[in-house]
Order: sequence, then C-alpha cells, then structure tokens
Amino acid sequence: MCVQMTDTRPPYDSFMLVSFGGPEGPDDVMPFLENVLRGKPVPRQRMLEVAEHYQQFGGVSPINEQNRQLLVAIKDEFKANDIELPVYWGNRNWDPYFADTLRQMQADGRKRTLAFFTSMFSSNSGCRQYRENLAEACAEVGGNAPSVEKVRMGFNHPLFVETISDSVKAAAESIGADVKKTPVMFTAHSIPMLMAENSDYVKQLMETCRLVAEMCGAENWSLVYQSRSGPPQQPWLEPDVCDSIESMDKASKLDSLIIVPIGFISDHMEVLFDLDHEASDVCKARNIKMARAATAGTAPKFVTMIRQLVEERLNPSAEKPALGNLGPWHDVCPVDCCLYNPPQRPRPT
Ligand SMILES: C=CC1=C(C)c2cc3[nH]c(cc4nc(cc5[nH]c(cc1n2)c(C)c5CCC(=O)O)C(CCC(=O)O)=C4C)c(C)c3C=C
Ligand SMILES: [Fe+2]
Ligand SMILES: [Fe+2]
Repeated sequence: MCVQMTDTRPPYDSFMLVSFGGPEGPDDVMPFLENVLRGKPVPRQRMLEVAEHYQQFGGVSPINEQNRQLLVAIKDEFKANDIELPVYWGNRNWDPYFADTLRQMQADGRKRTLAFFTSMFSSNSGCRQYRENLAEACAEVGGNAPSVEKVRMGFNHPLFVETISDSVKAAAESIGADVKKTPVMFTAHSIPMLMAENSDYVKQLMETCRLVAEMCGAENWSLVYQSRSGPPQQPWLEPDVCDSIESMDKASKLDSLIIVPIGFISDHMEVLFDLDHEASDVCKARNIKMARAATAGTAPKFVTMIRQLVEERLNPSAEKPALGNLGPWHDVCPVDCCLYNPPQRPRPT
C-alpha cells in the first residue's frame, strides 16, 4: 500500500542572504576576528597579521557593502520575476547577526525562509557551520523563530560557470593575453586537510574550474589555495598561490598570468590583500603581467542564478540546471554533511 504523506509545513514566506560579515571600522577588527576564530586552533600571531591587513584598509572589510549591493540586486530580480518573498540579511561574524535577523523576521510573522549562503562550495565553514550557527540562533530567539532552509550549492550552476568564464575572458582582454594559452590560476580559501577530507570542497572546486576553463577555452589551468591560517604543524590544502607563481615561473618563464578567485563570490579582504597585493607583488618582482578576474559580486547572471535556485525550491517540478558530471547538489544536507572535528590541542599561551 502506498501512503501519501502530506507536507504540513507552512509555505516559504521569505528569503535570507546568509553571509560572513566583516568589520566596518578599526575598532571592529579584533572583535570580528575573535568571532571568526572562536574554537579554531589558529595561532594568535596569524590573527594579528590578518588584523593588520584589515587595518591597512581603515579596518573596513568590503564584504558588508558588497552584500548590501547584492541585496538590492536580489530584490530587483525578485520583483522583475514576480517572486514576492521579502528579503533579509544575516551574518555569522558581524552585525546584522543571525539572531537579530531572525528576531526581526519573527516580529514580521515569518515562519519559513529560504537561505542563500555566500559560499559556492561545501565545507564545514561554508555549509555545516552556517547551518549550526543558524540553528543556535533559532534556539536563542525561541520557539516560533522561522525555520531556515538553504538552497543547493550553486558551484556547477550554468550561470555561475558563465559568470566566472566571462570574468576570465575580460581579465585576459585587459592585459591583451590569449585566454587559450595564458596560464589561468584558480584560487580558493585553504582549509585544513582534515576538513577537506570530510567534505566535497576540492571535488566541487575542481569541477567548477574544469567547467569554467572549458567554457572560456583556457587550456592551461590549475587550482591553488590562499589565506591559510593554521598552525605550521597542521596540514592545510596546498599549493599556496604565491609559491605556485614562483615555481611555475622558475620552471618556465611566465609572460602573463590570470588569477581567478573562484572560491570567493565577492572582492573582500582576502581577495584584495592576498591576491591584489601579495600575489600581484610576486608577479611584479618577476615581471609577469597579471590580471585578476572579477568575482561574481552583483553580475546579472549570478543574481539570476540566485533567483533560479530560489524558484526551483518554490516550484519543486522546476528544472534544476547543472553542468558537468556531479549533477544538481542536494537541497537538504545529509546528517553527516561537512562534519569537522579537529583534534583538540592546548592553545599556545
Ligand atoms: C578552518 C578554516 C578556516 C579558518 C581558520 C579561516 C580563517 C579566516 N577566514 C577569514 C575570512 C574569510 N573567510 C572566508 C571564507 C572561508 N573561510 C574558510 C575557512 C577558514 N577561514 C572557508 C572554507 C571559506 C569559504 C566558505 C565560507 O565560509 O564562506 C571569507 C568569505 C566569506 C564570504 O561570504 O564570501 C572571508 C571574508 C578570516 C579573516 C580568517 C581569520 C584569520
Ligand atoms: Fe576564512
Ligand atoms: Fe554540507
């Protein structure tokens, strides 16, 4: 006998942009970094080093302003496509914090929200930690806080791949390079090996890089990592972007190089400092013409992708576009998705 289950949940009634947050002035930098690194075995020296990067930009991370612009673009996109979901924004590490946003949503009578996380790839940091922090915030807000459900990871969505492919072509053009022949170095945030092994981070990144390279015709590409923050004895994903530039150039003199921050959706501090400053200095010292491809930001195709990811959840019979070999990623994470339990070590004093 087949038993038809009825979905008794309320319909989706809102949208939430779920992001990282960033400091908005010099006094915010240390409390922000304390939030980011709570429970993570990152040496204090590295924390102070990163604080200095932020202070060089007046203590202001561009991420919040970029998210404000993205929110405007999403609202316009929803309006133009008759999606009547009010749009909210909450961050893990800075104002507006998840709990404050959920409290506002509760006051507005919202019961069930669809969330887009500003991470295109599955990892503990980009998936599970967001979900756990949202669940903690819901518990803090109380019984009738809205439930939050994330849309699927969009790493292989055709419109994400197109957005980055367009950026790579524009970057090549900006230095008069032939995208087919010029080395294209995709970069993503390094994470501990143990975290990587418990997620599909590298598999998804490799797939997106392959798809972007195929779409824009880049024949010489690699995936490297940046922004490592772990203690020296803990293995993190390698190679590092600056080391890679040096070793590639030593192996065979580079004329031009295109760097593509595939792991980040906007031009925040890790892109401005680690690529536009550090990697760019390595290239200048070696006389390599470097172009850094733009991140997705508010590119119209990227904003349309966010709208389509929402639409496919509002209408479960809608098509779920995905390029390549991995298929559309899951809507609902399995229980063990992106687990990470690092070995506990005493904190250095
Ligand atoms: C254990 C892993 C990580 C540590 C430690 C870490 C430190 C760290 N990160 C930032 C700033 C940013 N990180 C961002 C993204 C990001 N970070 C990690 C992992 C660690 N970071 C991952 C896997 C990712 C990608 C997924 C995600 O969470 O978004 C971002 C971008 C966020 C965005 O929404 O675009 C920033 C900014 C600092 C300052 C820091 C401490 C030294
Ligand atoms: Fe990070
Ligand atoms: Fe996950």
